[in-house]
Amino acid sequence: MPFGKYRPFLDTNPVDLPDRQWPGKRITKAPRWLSTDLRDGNQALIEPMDPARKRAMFDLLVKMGYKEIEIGFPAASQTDLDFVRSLVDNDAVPEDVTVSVLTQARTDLIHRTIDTLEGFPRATVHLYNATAPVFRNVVFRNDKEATKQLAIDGTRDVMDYLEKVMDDDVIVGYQYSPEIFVDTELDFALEVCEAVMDIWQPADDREIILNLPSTVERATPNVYADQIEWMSRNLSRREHVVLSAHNHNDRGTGVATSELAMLAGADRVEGCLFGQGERTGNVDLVTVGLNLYTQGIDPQIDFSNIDEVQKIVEHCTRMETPARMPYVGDLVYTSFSGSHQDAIKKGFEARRKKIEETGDDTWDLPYLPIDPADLGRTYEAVVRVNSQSGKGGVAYLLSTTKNLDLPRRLQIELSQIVKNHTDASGGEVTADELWHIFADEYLPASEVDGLEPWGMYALRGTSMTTDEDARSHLTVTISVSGEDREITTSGNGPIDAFVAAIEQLGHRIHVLDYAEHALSEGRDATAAAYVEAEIDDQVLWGVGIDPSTMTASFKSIISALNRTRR
Ligand SMILES: CC(=O)SCCNC(=O)CCNC(=O)[C@H](O)C(C)(C)COP(=O)(O)OP(=O)(O)OC[C@H]1O[C@@H](n2cnc3c(N)ncnc32)[C@H](O)[C@@H]1OP(=O)(O)O
Ligand SMILES: CC(C)C(=O)C(=O)O
Ligand SMILES: [Mg+2]
Repeated sequence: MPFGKYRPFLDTNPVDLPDRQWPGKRITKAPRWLSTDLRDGNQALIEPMDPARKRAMFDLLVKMGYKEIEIGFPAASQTDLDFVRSLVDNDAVPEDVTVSVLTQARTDLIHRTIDTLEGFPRATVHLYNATAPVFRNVVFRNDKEATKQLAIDGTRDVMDYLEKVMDDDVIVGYQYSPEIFVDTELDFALEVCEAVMDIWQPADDREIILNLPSTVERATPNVYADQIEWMSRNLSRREHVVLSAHNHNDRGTGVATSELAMLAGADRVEGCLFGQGERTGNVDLVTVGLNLYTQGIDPQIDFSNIDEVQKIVEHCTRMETPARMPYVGDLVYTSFSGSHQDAIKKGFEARRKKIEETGDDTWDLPYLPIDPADLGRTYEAVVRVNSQSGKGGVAYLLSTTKNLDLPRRLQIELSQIVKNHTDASGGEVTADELWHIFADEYLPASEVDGLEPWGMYALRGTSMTTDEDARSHLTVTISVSGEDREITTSGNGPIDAFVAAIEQLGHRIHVLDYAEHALSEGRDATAAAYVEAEIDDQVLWGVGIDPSTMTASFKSIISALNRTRR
């Protein structure tokens, strides 16, 4: 690996800012957002969006609440131009949405671009030229002066042509981007931006957007933050400047870079949904927005149906969303590992209790930085079971899908049984499969979804009376290897009487623990009973489910008894 051919970024692009202020700052409000899905995102797709897909993307962005949307590079192609015009022709742009169009600093392209804006309520002309040394030397073969002049001339072209052709009823703003700002000498980037402002003359009601792109991300996020703070401090007319961050994600730190930029003074963030864009993408607006949300800050964007957003974006871009994509990936609210599941289960219980007792719904759940329900996700996928899972996950699934509230030691016993399955199969156990494993193990006589009934013993019928001394007198019919036996016993209570019946079958049995609860409410309620018993020197659990609590408890003892012989 010939790492020696690379240079540390700071060797060539030092930032002199020893008294930087951004590390001590906090983000307290959402920035202005610009979605560039239809431009930067679209230009990086294997198959660029067709008009219908572009329209679906535009409508989605509007619905989510984005107020600034870059809709294309209309001078680049007839498709882009037609789409821009179709938005006007179909009255698709709400009054409070500003569309933005990108152009190079070339007179013919600027004119063609501005011509497309007729009829929009609000628009921004976005002009860029490359200012970084490698572009000056290799691509444009321009010196600094000529590079600056290109930006000046382009800005003047925009103003002159707007003056000439644009109706007063279109509110047109201006955005300038020095391309690969991060690679450009800071004092030169400042010089070009100042020269552009000298032409545009920002003032009250005449802002200028200065967009400083990390076109290619090449350093740690703190370096970009220093660059932004340096620009923010040194720009003149700062109160009329909207300082905008445009971050790509080459080092995988686009989100962090945008966030630190906000600390450092950026007023506005450009990016794409789920980080579409050239190479590793533009910064992901969903992650940046929801990161704010989880700090109690209103992102001003509606993420409440994240699955719908994902579906539309996937349709438009023909790109898949990775399963671990923050906030939206299939697995991002899922825990497989035992200790995580245990903590989440306890967390949900504690949360329910806290809300019931105090009404306080502050989110504080282990391993879940956000409530999936806020994004329209259900809790169903929060816990999934595989060989890494423990009792917590198994118990959570049975509780959420079947209302079964298993006692702790039963959870431990069942979890070992499930582990035997997952170790053998190597894969995940779905909630349905888990129910089958549970039912096959503990409810042998039940008619659960085609499971083969098994077990030497089965409860056929019971009849019980209680005398004036509160003693229970029980007549019970138990099938033993297919043959019914009627036994009559008595005890201090129904369970005691039933244990005595089991002893008549020749077993030693001692009940160690017992629990029961209703599975449902109302007249047709069902009960679940759990018994831990020592039977013929084995200690194990049994489970019974029945509309009658008493029968459920008898069935639980039969379940444990059968399990001793399996
Ligand atoms: C970082 C970004 O995302 S920037 C946006 C990039 N997106 C796109 O380029 C998509 C759309 N672009 C296009 O379709 C085409 O590039 C067009 C239609 C705009 C221009 O096409 P062409 O006229 O054929 O030029 P081409 O694409 O080869 O561009 C290179 C020329 O433009 C010049 N150029 C490049 N950028 C700029 C700029 N911002 N301002 C002025 N001139 C520029 C180059 O110096 C080069 O000039 P040269 O031919 O004299 O050497
Ligand atoms: C056109 C500019 C803003 C751009 O997309 C970039 O530099 O990444
Ligand atoms: Mg870009």
